[in-house]
Amino acid sequence: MTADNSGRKGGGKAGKGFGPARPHDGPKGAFKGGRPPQGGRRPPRPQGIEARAVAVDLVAGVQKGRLLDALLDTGATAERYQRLDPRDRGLARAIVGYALRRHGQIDDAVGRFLTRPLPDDAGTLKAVIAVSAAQILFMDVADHAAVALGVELAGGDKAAAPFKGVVNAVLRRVSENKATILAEQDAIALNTPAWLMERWSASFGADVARDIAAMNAIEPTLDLTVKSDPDGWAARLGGIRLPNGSVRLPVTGAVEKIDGYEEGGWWVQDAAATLPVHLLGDVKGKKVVDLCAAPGGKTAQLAALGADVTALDVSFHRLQRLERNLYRLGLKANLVKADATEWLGGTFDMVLLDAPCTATGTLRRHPDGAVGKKPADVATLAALQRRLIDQAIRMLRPGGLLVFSTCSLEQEEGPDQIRRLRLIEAPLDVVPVTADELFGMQEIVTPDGFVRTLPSHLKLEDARLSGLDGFFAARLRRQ
Ligand SMILES: C[S@@+](CC[C@H](N)C(=O)[O-])C[C@H]1O[C@@H](n2cnc3c(N)ncnc32)[C@H](O)[C@@H]1O
Repeated sequence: MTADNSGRKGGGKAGKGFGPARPHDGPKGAFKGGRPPQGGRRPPRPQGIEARAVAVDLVAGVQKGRLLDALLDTGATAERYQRLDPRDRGLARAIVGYALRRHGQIDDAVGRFLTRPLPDDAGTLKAVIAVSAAQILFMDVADHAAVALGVELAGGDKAAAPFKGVVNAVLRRVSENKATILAEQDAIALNTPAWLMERWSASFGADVARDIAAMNAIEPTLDLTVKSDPDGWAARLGGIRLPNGSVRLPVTGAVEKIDGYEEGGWWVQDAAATLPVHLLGDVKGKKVVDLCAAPGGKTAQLAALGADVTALDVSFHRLQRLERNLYRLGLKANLVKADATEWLGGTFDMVLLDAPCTATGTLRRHPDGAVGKKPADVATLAALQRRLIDQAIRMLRPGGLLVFSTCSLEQEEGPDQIRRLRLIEAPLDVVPVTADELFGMQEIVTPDGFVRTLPSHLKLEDARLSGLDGFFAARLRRQ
């Protein structure tokens, strides 16, 4: 059975449970249609509504093409998010995580009960439904509360309010049928955009592609890069030491609360993201430019290893974040705000180009990417990477090293870039990477001597602690 979603009062001809929200349908005060009671005072907002309202704004922002990190960084929603108490902030984060990570399953579940697609011009309607369905399908939240709060949120948005009946009807149907729906769904196929699945199958084979997609469905744990003594930090924080020296913690959420944050003993960085700096070898006393540096994970590595680092980024706002991060860590770098496709600020022993990319290797950490990315982004970013590499070559002294890396799984943003350098006879030679210098991690070194990590790599006994972000890295020497 499907719900009429024309926005007509009462949801049209739908059957039982498809009518408009009724006062007795949810928590006290949830279904008053936003009308103040006699005496002019509004009823108290239902418990937990603010966390859901923030989650709706975040998901709606992502649906409009914004990046989740950017939405959480500045602006009205970020401020609202910060004002939540820590428990509600955790709840909002978890809801958004499920709504984005499982967006395909949610769309499929909801679509089963709609007579036609939801309109695009109904304000936050789609986000309200996604956020509510995420709770019903995947979270330990009472279904009736998720439905009631969803209807309340739709009612609070003028453009979505005419669809309150649809929200109520669809969410109830999803709740009633959730066991069947989940049993029938191919979660991997639904949550991974088909164009990405096709690309990954072509590059890595169908089984590996499914494995990558399966890893993307799981919220990853936290990796820390420590300034020193990884074993000591692993013991102190209850984590495990990974082969590269990262400390992996079985937690997610607010990092400021973790021991050692204030003293600046560590920073958050996926283990795979540390590898490009390792490829530079001994950087102590070397003049190194980190060309796309913010928020500074790799700059911090270079500075901690004693390099004379210039950290450059085109974004002033992101560079400010890098500055704050270095300050907390007690590390130093020369900061430059500039466009690296144009900047020429000297000659360096080493250039690290951790280029902007589609970031399809980090969907498990940034599930908004699976919602917002388009095939055309690959070509656009690959073109920018080409210009950045060409400029990076001009900054290198003869014999100097360039490490080019991206957190993309796409060929155009990895090996194809190096192939092009050979074709144009760029004055660079590949210096192949060996597993020995990468802590014996053979599975991440390609036959061509590049680094290729996948979310499905680093399988550990404890499945929750497994996985790596997908990175490509190549090392080249200036002739
Ligand atoms: C993948 S992130 C870098 C992550 C960083 N290397 C780290 O380890 O924390 C890419 C960065 O490139 C910057 N960027 C994009 N285009 C740029 C350009 N033309 N010149 C310099 N930086 C640029 C972005 O602002 C962003 O901070």
